[in-house]
Amino acid sequence: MTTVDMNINQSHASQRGIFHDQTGSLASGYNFTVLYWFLSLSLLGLILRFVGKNYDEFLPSKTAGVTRYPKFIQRLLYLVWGPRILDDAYFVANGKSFKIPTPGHDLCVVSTPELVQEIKENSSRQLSLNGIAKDLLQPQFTIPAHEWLDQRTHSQGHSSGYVRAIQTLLTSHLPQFQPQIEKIIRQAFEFEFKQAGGPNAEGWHDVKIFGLMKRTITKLNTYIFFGEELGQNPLFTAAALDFPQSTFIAAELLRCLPSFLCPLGLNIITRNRWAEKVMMSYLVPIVQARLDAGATGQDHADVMQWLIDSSPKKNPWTAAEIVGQILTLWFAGVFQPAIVGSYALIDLADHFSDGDGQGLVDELMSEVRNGLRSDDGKRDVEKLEVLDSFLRESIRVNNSDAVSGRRKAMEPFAFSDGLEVQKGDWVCFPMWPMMRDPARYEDPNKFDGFRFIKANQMLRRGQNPKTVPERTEMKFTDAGYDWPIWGFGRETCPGRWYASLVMKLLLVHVLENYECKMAEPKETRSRWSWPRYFFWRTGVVPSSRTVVQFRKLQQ
Ligand code: HEM
Repeated sequence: MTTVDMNINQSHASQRGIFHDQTGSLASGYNFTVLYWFLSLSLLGLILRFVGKNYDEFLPSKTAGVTRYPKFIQRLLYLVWGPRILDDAYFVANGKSFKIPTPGHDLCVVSTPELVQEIKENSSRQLSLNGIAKDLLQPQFTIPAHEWLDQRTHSQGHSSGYVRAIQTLLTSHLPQFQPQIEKIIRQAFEFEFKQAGGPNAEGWHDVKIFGLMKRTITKLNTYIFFGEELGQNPLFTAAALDFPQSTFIAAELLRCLPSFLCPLGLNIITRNRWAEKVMMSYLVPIVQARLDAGATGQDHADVMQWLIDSSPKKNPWTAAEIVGQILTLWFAGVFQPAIVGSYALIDLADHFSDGDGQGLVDELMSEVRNGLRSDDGKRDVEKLEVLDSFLRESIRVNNSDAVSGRRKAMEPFAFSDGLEVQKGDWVCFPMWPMMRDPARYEDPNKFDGFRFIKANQMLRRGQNPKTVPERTEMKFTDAGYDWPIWGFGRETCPGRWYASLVMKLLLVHVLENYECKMAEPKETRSRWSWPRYFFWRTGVVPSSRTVVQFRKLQQ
């Protein structure tokens, strides 16, 4: 990139409210567009709270459901109450399939193992995950460098290439990456604490947790995807943080605009596609240089190289097409871990400040202290069973998305129970209500960090626990009907081992070094307190205002 380009981009970065310290770390990833949307949605939420006193009261009773309202109201309500509407409809349907009207299409919800099997068997042909991603991200406008197919075609290298890059190659390199991941987490926390203004008189650092997680995950993913050098580049990392959020917001707008207005809408929201252009301007020359040099995985161990290696031999992709693929993958890897990590730290902080939770915190701390290390001194976090159980319970209680296994019907489809899905409708599995279903989880509204470890111990002894639905031992990275957070079948998340390592190392870092508590603990919260999360469609997004306090432990 030329100096002039750099200057233009740097000035864009500062216009967008992205600042860096001397070491080039990210300080604040928020831009005004994101702020505007957050404020508007928060305002809408606040108005509705006043109208209806609180979320649950505003919605009619469980049995009546929102089906009382005209369909267009139901479609609008889905935008801001998706999970609650799903919850309501799930309990009314009592195990049967059902549909929820949403803007643009119906959500067809199936919940039995047999019907989930039908999703798996018909994925790619009639029911497509790519179709969902195309609806969500509007890539024809937002990531034009990469041609998105409606269905997965393994022969052309699309999709299967990135699954191999993430599932096989990234996972097999995790032991090698672990020390650097630990270092990045340590430095990211130190940096965030400094940015937040240092400790108060009692030694507590106040940090907005969702922002911290988004920036930390961006730094980690930049290292994993592109190697160390770009991870140190402030402009690139600012763009890498901005790209998923501004594109996601733009795509939401594009879904409502007539197509002739889309380019204009996109340019306004993404400021002339600033983040995408910055990322492309750095990545295309690097990819081109690697292609020219015939570089392989022996030369560079990073996701970018593994994607280059998976380019089809016949009609290989251009550098720009490969970068388009990388940007697509970038989406998948940032949001979910940032949300899951935020909820896990909030749950940890809640337990630190809660007398009953202290037992769990003590167990976690002692497990981490005595944690197994391999011969080369590396901690084997996958062997920390209490930590695994805690993380699973945190996800059970706070799903980042209320549904799993989403597929778009590329043609009309009928499930064997008679549920008819029209072309363009989405099908999905009701993860949020099923994880709160008392028929599946005993005392489902109670956060029990030991729930899954106790269940595994019982199953090992040949007993059937009532506290969980599974009948074989499971851990965080397992996938299936009883643990649907990673999706189903061939589309099951390929990044789950990397995500698990990162989540667990983050928690280990906190448990080893800090005590933490919520700035506004549960007991002091009232119905007027700012919600800790908000809904957008089926997403359950942590509020960017939620503050967790950390204090260095005396060693
Ligand atoms: C806690 C974090 C994460 C969660 C909860 C999660 C969850 C999911 C889910 C539910 C799906 C859809 C599966 C389906 O519909 O059947 C998915 C797909 C995917 N995830 Fe993740 N994910 C996480 C982290 C990651 C990370 C870190 C990466 C990459 C580094 C990643 C890469 C992908 C990719 C590439 C797909 C699409 C797979 C395909 O098209 O076959 N995920 N993930």
